[in-house]
Order: sequence, then C-alpha cells, then structure tokens
Amino acid sequence: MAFSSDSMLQKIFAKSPAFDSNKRVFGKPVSISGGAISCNERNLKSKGKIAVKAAAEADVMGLKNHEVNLDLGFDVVAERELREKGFLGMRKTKLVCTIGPACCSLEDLERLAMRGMNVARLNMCHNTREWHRDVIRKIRKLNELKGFSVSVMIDTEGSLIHVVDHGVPSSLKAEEGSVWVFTAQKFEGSRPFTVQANYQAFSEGIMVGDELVIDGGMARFEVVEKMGNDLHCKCTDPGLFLPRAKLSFWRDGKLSYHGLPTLSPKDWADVDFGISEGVDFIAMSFVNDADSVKDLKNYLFAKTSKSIRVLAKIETLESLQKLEEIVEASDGIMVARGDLGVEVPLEQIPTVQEDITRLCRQMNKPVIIASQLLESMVEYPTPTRAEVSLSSITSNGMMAAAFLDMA
Ligand SMILES: Nc1ncnc2c1ncn2[C@@H]1O[C@H](COP(=O)(O)OP(=O)(O)OP(=O)(O)O)[C@@H](O)[C@H]1O
Ligand SMILES: CC(=O)C(=O)O
Repeated sequence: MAFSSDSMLQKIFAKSPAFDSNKRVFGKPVSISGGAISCNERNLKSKGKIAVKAAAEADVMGLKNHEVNLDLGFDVVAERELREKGFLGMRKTKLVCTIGPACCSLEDLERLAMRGMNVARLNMCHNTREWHRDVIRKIRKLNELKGFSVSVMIDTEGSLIHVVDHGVPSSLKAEEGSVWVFTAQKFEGSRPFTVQANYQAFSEGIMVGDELVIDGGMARFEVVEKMGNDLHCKCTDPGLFLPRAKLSFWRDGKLSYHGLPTLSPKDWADVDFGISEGVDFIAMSFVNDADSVKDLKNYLFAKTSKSIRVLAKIETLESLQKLEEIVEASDGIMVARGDLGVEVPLEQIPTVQEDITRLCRQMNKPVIIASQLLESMVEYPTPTRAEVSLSSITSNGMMAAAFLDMA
C-alpha cells in the first residue's frame, strides 16, 4: 500500500478542529498530507534531570567483532550476541540511551552496555563539548577494553525557541489571569512574572491576540500587548514552565513560523566536533526538508572519510508534509515524539508514529521511536503496566526502534 503523507496529515487535521488543512501552515499551503526496553538499573537514577533513552534500529555500521568471555549476567546468549555483533545482532529492537551526568561514569556506561545499549546518544543541547568528549572517549575505551560495540550518536540542538534555562531547578507556576512579560533581554537569575526567551527575534511577526503555548499545552497565554520586542501575555490556561520550556505561537489554529535554519551556527560547530570525535550518527533536530539533510550529508562527505549516518528527526508539521523526501534523503528517521507533540495533537501521535514507521519500512530505512516510553521510571524503579504494554506493542510492531527516558 502506497504511503501518502497527505492522507496522514489530513487525518490529523480532520480530527483536530483547531487545524484547517486548507489554510497555510508555516506560510505554505498545507496540502498535507498526511522496542521497548526496561532499564531497571536503580543506580543510574539521578537526583537531577538526566535522560536515558533507548531506541532500536535495524541498520548497522562499522562494528567491531570481539571474542570475549566474561561473566555474562542476565542472558548469556543475548549478551554474547550483543558483544559480538552490536548493531548487527539478531535482536530487532535496538536500544539508544541518552547519556547524562547520572550515568556517565565508565562503570555506568558498562552497566548500560551489559544491559543492551546499542547506541549512546549525546544531546548537544546540554553540557559542554568537553563533557561530551569525555563520554565519547569512555565509550571507545569500553569498546576497546571490554569488547562492546556501542555506537555514538550526537543529537543537534536545532533552532528552537525556548525559555532560557536559568539553572533554577524548580519550575514556575503560571496562574490563570496572571500577566507575564516574555522578553529576549538577557538577565541573570529570575525576575517575577518575567520569562527570558533564547532567541532575539522570538516575537517578530507576533501580534496581539495570538496564542502562546508552553511545551505543547503545559500552559497557554494570550498576547495582550507588544512593547518593542517584549510580549505581555495573559495566562488563559494555568500550568508550569519547566526549565527550557518550548514556546510556540498560534494564530487561527495555525502555528507561526520563525524561519530559523535547521542547523544553527552552534549546530555546525557541534557537527565539526562530531567529525573530530569520529561519531557514528548525527541526529538532526527540526528537519523541515530534504535539502537540509542533503547539505549535512554533503558536508560530512567532504570533511571525513568515515561514514557518519544522518538521522532526520521528525518533530514538526512541516517535516510531515515532506516526509517521503526526507526519508529518502536520510539514513534513518527518529520520531521525536516530545517535540512532535508540541505541533501535532497528542491523540494523533500514535497514528503519525505508525504511518512514519510504515513509510520507513517501505523505504527500507531504520526508524527510532523516541521519548517517554517508560517515563514513570524517572521517579520509580519499575514502569507502569500501561508503559510496559505500550512498549511491548511498539517493539513488536513494525518499527525498528524505541526510546526510553530516565531522568
Ligand atoms: N548531557 C547532559 N547533561 C546534563 N543534563 C542532561 C544531559 N543530557 C540530558 N540531560 C537532562 O535530561 C533531560 C532529558 O534529556 P533529553 O535529551 O531526553 O531531552 P530534552 O533536553 O528534554 O529534549 P530533546 O530530546 O527534545 O532535545 C534534559 O532535559 C536534561 O535535564
Ligand atoms: C528526542 C526528541 O528530540 C524529542 O522527542 O523531541
């Protein structure tokens, strides 16, 4: 059955009265279109926010083949294969783990590898390049000394409007009717009822009456006044601002587009860093068309003889419109459900995920299903029954990958 991105997006819009598929999204006509893992390693839990994500993948590359004979813990056959074949192993659902400060020691990484991590993901949004370099080198050392075949993926930050992380761990509560100032002016610490955005031109084109949505619906505001570049916004739906909460603006049920490039200057510097560290994958955030993927692939081709695979992250409506060409241009796809859920109504995520997976299968490209698979394990040592069921359905389905967060 042929895939139609038109039909997928039509389905989304049909069920979401806020959307009008005949209107324009991002200034363009919306022709639209339309593995699970358990991570019971309690020691890896962090006091702060740390992520461990797990994903599965069908493709492979450049893996080592070590003869090892260690004490193989939980499942001798599974682990032997993991060591010997890494990404090429028979287990169809592979695991990608996001490494943060709570699980970055050599011992933590070894435990993750022993329990099935195929790929270590480093989210370049966080921490310093020195920190990432240190983790990459530890993984290489582990592969070398212990015979694992863990690959390394860096994930670009991408151009995104979000709240500046002041380093304050707690979230802020916005009460209904309260008026907040959203500004790009830089200031240290926090100011009452003031939120700092990361992008200087964040309010360009925004008008009084537009809706500001925090993290895809965590809280909502109406723009009541624009003063210079600052926006005064009244809370219409109370909720929390988490550190680095994402900001999106809507008018008449349509998302306003800021025209930010897929790869920012910082992302290009991170790509160079990835090249110099010989990473295996680059996951590209906020891909909106095939050209950005091709540009990155051409750049990599010109800069390194190593085959670094480019995975396009599907997390915007625009990327859904051009899904087929993006899948064609990429070495694999990540369904980034966290950010996708900001633009696509949550109830549509399962269908979108399934459609993307089917298309990837048809086009013989690996697909990673990312985010919140076992989210309750951020706080608790065991997942909920619902999470286990959904993870199982996901990994037994057609997709090649699943993704787990542990914060
Ligand atoms: N290298 C790191 N250093 C410090 N904290 C990290 C690191 N990687 C992840 N984290 C923490 O774990 C949380 C989850 O990270 P994760 O990469 O899953 O997603 P994210 O930052 O919320 O967004 P996205 O996946 O959309 O880029 C982050 O918000 C951050 O607090
Ligand atoms: C992984 C990621 O970027 C997301 O789910 O948004």
